[in-house]
Amino acid sequence: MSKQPLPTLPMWRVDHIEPSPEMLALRANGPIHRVRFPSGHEGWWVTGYDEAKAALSDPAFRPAGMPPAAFTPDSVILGSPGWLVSHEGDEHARLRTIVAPAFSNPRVKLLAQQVEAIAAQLFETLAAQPQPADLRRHLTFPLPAMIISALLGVLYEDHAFFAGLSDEVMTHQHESGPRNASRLAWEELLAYIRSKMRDKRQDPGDNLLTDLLAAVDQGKATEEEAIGLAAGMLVAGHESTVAQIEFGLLAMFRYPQQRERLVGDPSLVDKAVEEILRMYPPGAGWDGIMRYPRTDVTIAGVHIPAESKVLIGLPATSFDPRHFDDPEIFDIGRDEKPHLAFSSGPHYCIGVALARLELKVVFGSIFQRFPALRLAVAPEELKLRKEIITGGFEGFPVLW
Ligand code: HEM
Repeated sequence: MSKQPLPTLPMWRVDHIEPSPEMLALRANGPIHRVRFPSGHEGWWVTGYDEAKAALSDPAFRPAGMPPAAFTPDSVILGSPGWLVSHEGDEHARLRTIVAPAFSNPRVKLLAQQVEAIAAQLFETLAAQPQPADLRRHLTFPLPAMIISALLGVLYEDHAFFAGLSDEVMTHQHESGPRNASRLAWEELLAYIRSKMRDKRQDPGDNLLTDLLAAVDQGKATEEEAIGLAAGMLVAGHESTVAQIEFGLLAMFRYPQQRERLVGDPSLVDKAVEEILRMYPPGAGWDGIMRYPRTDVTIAGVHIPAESKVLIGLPATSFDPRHFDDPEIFDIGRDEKPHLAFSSGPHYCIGVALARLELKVVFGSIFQRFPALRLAVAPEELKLRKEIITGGFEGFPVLW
């Protein structure tokens, strides 16, 4: 009897952002599936909401940056000392506590005016451009990059330098190709942060690099950990949000009735942002976050041996009808139920308040400022950044 070939990841979204029909069909078959990963390894893919949430909080699983010796993570950042997903337990808590205050709800609330002012300034610069203009260049990239640069205490003017390195670091590495370019980029980013952190001895100020320097001086982190933590923040702090703004805008262009609803009732913005995160999370060819059980575990009755690859399918869980009603419908007024776009458990996204703030500022004001905002090309002409884990587009030409 011939064996059925295993479903293979990635399951690319269609029309850039819409859920893959293969993924939807497989998900409908149950909450966990045996699959083949892009690395060629076999393992499991968890697509059920409850099952994914439970696994994310289960200490039996090691995080994405702590693979067993047989595997290599999908990007060079995973596994680097200091990057939070490379640590677990007390060590993870120790490092996370150093940076958590800067991203807490009250601290992020204080940034609201600054984010609004930066967005307003970027809108005016865009308005002064000849049409069509590239929204990536004028808004989606600079907004998150300016904010994270200010928080860290590095100059936004350095972004041309660190953006290229960050792209290289976030390139899919499915254990197949050479990693040298990614590794070198990560080393260069670490060297950049090291020199900026040194500058803070002379010119401290109120920023994360100064906090990290203090943590090193107080023995709470090694210098290597502090540098890894800061470099990771720089990468994580803008890559996902840039892509999320672009994917959300494309969704709004594709569903004009939803856009009109938002324009007609701006109080819907909070729900709209959650719906964008649920249905169109960042990621190109990205099917979830990896976990590695240290012991044998059972998920939905399926036995999984220790040291296997288990991909927690965050995007797929958004289509679980046991959790969301009519999950395949994009509805910005949907009764909010928590989604897993920011993960769950100890590695829950630390930048969640900041990301939400940036998304709310953009989606709460862009269609008011540019009522006729539209793509200047057919959507299929947009070039998806397929090789970058977080996705987004090469450019986002618009008219207004
Ligand atoms: C729409 C934007 C964003 C999305 C969808 C997102 C998503 C995620 C997800 C899914 C994880 C979990 C990784 C895992 O469990 O293995 C995560 C972790 C993380 N995110 Fe975000 N993120 C976003 C924005 C940000 C921002 C603005 C920052 C700012 C610094 C940030 C910093 C981090 C960090 C440091 C972690 C690791 C936390 C830990 O391991 O304790 N993210 N993010």
